[in-house]
Amino acid sequence: MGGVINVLARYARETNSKPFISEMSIPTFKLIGMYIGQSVFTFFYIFMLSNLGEKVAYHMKADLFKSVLQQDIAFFDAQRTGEIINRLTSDVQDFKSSFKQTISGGLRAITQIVGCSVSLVMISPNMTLVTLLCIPSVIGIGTLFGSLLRVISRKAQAQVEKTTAVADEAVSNIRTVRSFAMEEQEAALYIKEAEEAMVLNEALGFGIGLFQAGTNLFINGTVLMTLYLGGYMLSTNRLSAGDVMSFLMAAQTIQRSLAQISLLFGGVIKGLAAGARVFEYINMKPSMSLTGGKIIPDNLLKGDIEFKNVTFAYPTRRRQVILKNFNLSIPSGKTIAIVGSSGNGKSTIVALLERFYDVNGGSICIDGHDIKTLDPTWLRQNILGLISQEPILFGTTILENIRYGRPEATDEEVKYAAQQANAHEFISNFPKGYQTLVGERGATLSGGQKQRVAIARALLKNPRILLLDEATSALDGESEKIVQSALDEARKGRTVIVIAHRLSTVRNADIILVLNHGKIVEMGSHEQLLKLKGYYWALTYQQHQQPDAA
Ligand SMILES: Nc1ncnc2c1ncn2[C@@H]1O[C@H](COP(=O)(O)OP(=O)(O)OP(=O)(O)O)[C@@H](O)[C@H]1O
Repeated sequence: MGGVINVLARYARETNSKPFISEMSIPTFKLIGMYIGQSVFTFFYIFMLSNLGEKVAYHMKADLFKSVLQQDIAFFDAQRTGEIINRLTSDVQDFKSSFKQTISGGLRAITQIVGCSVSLVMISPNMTLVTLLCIPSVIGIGTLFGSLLRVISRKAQAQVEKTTAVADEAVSNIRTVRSFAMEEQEAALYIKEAEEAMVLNEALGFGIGLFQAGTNLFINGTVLMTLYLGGYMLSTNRLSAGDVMSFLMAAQTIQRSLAQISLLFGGVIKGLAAGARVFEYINMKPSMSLTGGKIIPDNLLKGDIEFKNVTFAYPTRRRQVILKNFNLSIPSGKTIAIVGSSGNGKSTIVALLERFYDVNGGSICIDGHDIKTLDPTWLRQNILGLISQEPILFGTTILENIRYGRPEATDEEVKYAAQQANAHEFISNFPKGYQTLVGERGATLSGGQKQRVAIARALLKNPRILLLDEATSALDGESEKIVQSALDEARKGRTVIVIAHRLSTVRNADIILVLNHGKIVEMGSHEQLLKLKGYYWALTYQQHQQPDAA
């Protein structure tokens, strides 16, 4: 801008303030046009590049998030949340920055190198050959060095991911951290991981610095060589002084462009490693797709469940077989309770029915159809209603949380589901009623209230099969009674699987089965099982000894 003002001031002085416009020559108009043109082009160039970068990042984020949500549950068993979030945030950001830098800086530098190389060849092909000899070597060494640095960069980014995961866990579990007074230890753990990330990033910086220094050495050597050769050709009259000057100018531009490319190198390395990590998840194919398969027509749907010779081990622990040749038949409309000591595979049965995992052997059928042949989305959205011990709510209003069960439900349907879940009354007592915000994971509601919202959410989809996995075990006696009566109401007309530790909550079940090491060891009604004086009787006896648990 200062330059423009100076030129205009000088022009005004030189023209002695004569009538300005009429005196302006055509070259002056061209000059002004170029100034304005340059600004306009700069604007478009920055705007378009920024737009392109944002679009690339947006598509990457969208594809990555969609792909993550479609992964098997086993993927989430193995991965920490913080690590996944890191790929969505830092890695996409690193890729975007590097992409923009590479396009803006790289394009300019390459154009300059190509343009100036053409000038060099035109001035002196021999000298050009010597001058540009360094380029293939720089590219060769750069490629070698680059692959080495990419490995370090990948390690550094994985370490940053680990650091984020530690922070994420500590912050999202802050109540547990506080109640165990573990702030210092958590901070120390974070600092240790962050330090490792710092060391790896420092090593990366060292490598990039080394590469740039080496490149500069090469490039500067080339300039010296050009000077020497130029002087020699001038003295032997093979080139004119003007040609030597032009050659030097062009060679210097190439040198600056190469230096610019070597500066970009570090960013490109980081961007490539980040991009590889993002695409690793985008290209990951889940073993079970979310959609596709049969849908049982409403009029044929009954809700019979059958486990036939099911064998299963969790993908993350292949050697621990949880169910082996497991058989179970539940007629539609019946309530079956599964009891047994902890770790026996009760929740696994529910997880398999939800198709969170596929069985390794045998099959699970609903109304005679293997669930592997049914559309998983239809199955989860319409047939199964799962209520688990720890109801997880989203940080939005009660209305939206219940509507999560069926997004197209009307406000009236939401209210009706809340009434069925014994939740309408407490919701109506909140000053904002159904519009009350529940806080992150429902933190501002009591355990019993959260559970009733979760029940309403499950009932809203009017599922044919209800899965109650310790649905009342986290509640105190009073809340349990209210929730239990809501569940008793919800059971009507549905096939229900109840998993419970407190045997008092399963007495009314049509069939109770006792699971031991993944095998059914007893089966019958409450009275029948008590008479057997076996496992069930022993469990009941144990609970009578612990009045709290009964
Ligand atoms: N996602 C998982 N990945 C690997 N192993 C798992 C997973 N979930 C459970 N397990 C293991 O499978 C076994 C059965 O677990 P499951 O949760 O089905 O038991 P449970 O009878 O419901 O126990 P509880 O009554 O304590 O809830 C346990 O040994 C458990 O450690």
